[in-house]
Amino acid sequence: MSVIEVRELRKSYGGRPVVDGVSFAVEEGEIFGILGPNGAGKTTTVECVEGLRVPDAGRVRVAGLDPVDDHDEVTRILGAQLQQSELQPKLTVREALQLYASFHPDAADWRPLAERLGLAPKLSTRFAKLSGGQRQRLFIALALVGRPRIVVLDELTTGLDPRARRDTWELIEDVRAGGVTVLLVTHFMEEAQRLCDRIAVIDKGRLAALDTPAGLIRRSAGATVISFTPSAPLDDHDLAGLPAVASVEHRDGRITLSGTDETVNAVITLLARHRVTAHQLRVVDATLDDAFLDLTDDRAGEATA
Ligand SMILES: Nc1ncnc2c1ncn2[C@@H]1O[C@H](COP(=O)(O)OP(=O)(O)OP(=O)(O)O)[C@@H](O)[C@H]1O
Repeated sequence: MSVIEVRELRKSYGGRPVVDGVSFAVEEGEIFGILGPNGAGKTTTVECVEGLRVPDAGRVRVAGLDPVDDHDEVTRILGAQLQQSELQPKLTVREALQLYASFHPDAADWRPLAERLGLAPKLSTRFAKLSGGQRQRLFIALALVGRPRIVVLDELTTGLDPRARRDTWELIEDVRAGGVTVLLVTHFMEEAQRLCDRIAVIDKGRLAALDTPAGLIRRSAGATVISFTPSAPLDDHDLAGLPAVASVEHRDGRITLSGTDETVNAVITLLARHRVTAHQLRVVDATLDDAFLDLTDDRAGEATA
């Protein structure tokens, strides 16, 4: 069942469309990623889901509710990561957790949450004295303390060191294992690949692709790169005619082909047929990074960020 539904969402600022007809549906219990270049419209999209922005057109539903008209109800079931400016500088970590827990009738015990996020030694520290990474972890704790049915995390691990990032990923996996649906905006491909069941790639306010991480990688032109130095020359015509081959390059006696798994098998068969040995044979799979660059149009979005 879809727990978040976004259909033909549109939002402009000063006449400039920044979300331009985006549609997707998030199923209950999945980790759904939103990926895109700077300024692509990701935050605007999730803020419409949270009811923080009013769409110009289109339909947004969260558990069947309208995030603007039914804002109070949506706030009860949806936990959102805060922006830094939204906390009082003098509030301690403990006070912030207690305060946010008090907003919810069925709040989680914030102590294990603080422990899990490495905040236990910082409970008496004022918000103003926290490092960027500590603030980030506090925002994640505050998003989760109300035991939400859905949690929206925008730039979940930005500013965290690699250990804290990995701990946070484990926490998010645990949260999902408890049945919570996670909507995750991220710039980190490793994070998206590791955590997300499906990813919507947004570019210039439009949906460029929606697929599983593996599906997005498969769409990448030349998803697999095969390179080797043949013991004897191979006919270029034979190479270019291999199944699913996207490109063939010769450099310094070395051949580099891009294609798919099917191409790898065909290269091996071709080599065997011609009794040619492949020296230093390397096969490298495309990553989500490659798929992202293929799917998003150059750096144009960045210029407007
Ligand atoms: N309140 C606003 N008024 C005018 N323009 C805005 C406003 N909020 C966002 N924008 C612009 O809308 C565009 C999309 O912004 P948005 O924050 O949704 O993108 P994003 O994909 O989340 O980007 P990033 O990855 O950099 O956070 C950007 O060009 C941004 O400058």
